[in-house]
Amino acid sequence: MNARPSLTRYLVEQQRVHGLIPPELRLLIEVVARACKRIAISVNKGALGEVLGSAGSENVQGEVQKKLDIIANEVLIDANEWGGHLAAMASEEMEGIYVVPNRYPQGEYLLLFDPLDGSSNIDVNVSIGTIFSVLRRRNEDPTRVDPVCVSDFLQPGHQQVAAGYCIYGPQTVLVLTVGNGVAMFTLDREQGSWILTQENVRIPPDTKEFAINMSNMRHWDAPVRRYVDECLAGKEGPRGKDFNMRWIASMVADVHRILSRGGIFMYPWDKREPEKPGKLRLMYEANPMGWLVEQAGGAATNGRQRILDVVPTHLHERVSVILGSKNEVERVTAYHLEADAAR
Ligand SMILES: O=P(O)(O)OC[C@H]1O[C@](O)(COP(=O)(O)O)[C@@H](O)[C@@H]1O
Ligand SMILES: [Mg+2]
Ligand SMILES: [Mg+2]
Repeated sequence: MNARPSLTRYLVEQQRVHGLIPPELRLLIEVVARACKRIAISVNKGALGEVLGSAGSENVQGEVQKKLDIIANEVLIDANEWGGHLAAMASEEMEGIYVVPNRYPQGEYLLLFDPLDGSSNIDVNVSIGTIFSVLRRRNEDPTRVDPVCVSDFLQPGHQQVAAGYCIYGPQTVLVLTVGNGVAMFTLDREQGSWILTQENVRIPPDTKEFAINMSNMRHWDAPVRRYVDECLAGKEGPRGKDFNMRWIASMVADVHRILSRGGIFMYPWDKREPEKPGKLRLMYEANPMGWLVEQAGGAATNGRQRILDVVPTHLHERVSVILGSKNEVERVTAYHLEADAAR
């Protein structure tokens, strides 16, 4: 018998012992975890399952969809639509929201996901993932009967009730928060279950490792350049220490490294498309990752403001992202605020 608790037991404890989650939310998380297991099976099959390559279509963001983007999206919808816990879902891969059809029981939760994060890494066998976030439909008026709509989703990240990701890497690991720290569960393929392998995940406040796509350097704003220049100057520079750099191009994998050993991750606003606040999506990527990082003792800002306090105005809103080891994130944020003050 495995002495470590399973995801189910962990969730039951969060529900019964800590009173942190209602039973409906526990069951909803279990369904998402089951869907991730199915996605992991497709990912692992690779060329054998004919799941690699482009699907020949584009999503609402104008990005070419990979077959696995579509498969993962369908798996998440199929698994969740009849569970009875959800009112609607929203996905990076769908233009509008997916309201649970009324032939199925309705619930009060809203599920948001990036079904397949790191799509450019699918065909080269590098770690990819699924990111998810759960909100509750605000319903102050118990007599309200109007159908769920996009505005129900437009809540700031601090109102999330659960968030996590699953990384499909050398190990398949589900990382979760329900507001009581961060826990990691490794998929035991022989048993078919998620086993708790790390609890109370903590990100060290200082780091010597930064992650940013350096090819965009010429497009960055001055505060980001200043921070990275100082890192690159190493021992001889103002930071007085050498830094290391990593960029996997799967946010899931970069964040997983930061939760495992610290670091800072940046996908900042840049001059290529100045009207866009950033590349990453607020509600499918930045909010769930931001909450996980904060729950592990780190910080997450858009350079000026805590990400979890950004109030979305539309479903596919983008945001500049700086997250990870607290002291480094605070430094980059301070550089932005100093530059603003000097303007
Ligand atoms: O290729 P770039 O510009 O470095 O962007 C990499 C970033 O884009 C993303 O892949 C976006 O995610 P999707 O694959 O879900 O579109 C992030 O995971 C990653 O951090
Ligand atoms: Mg993504
Ligand atoms: Mg994606």
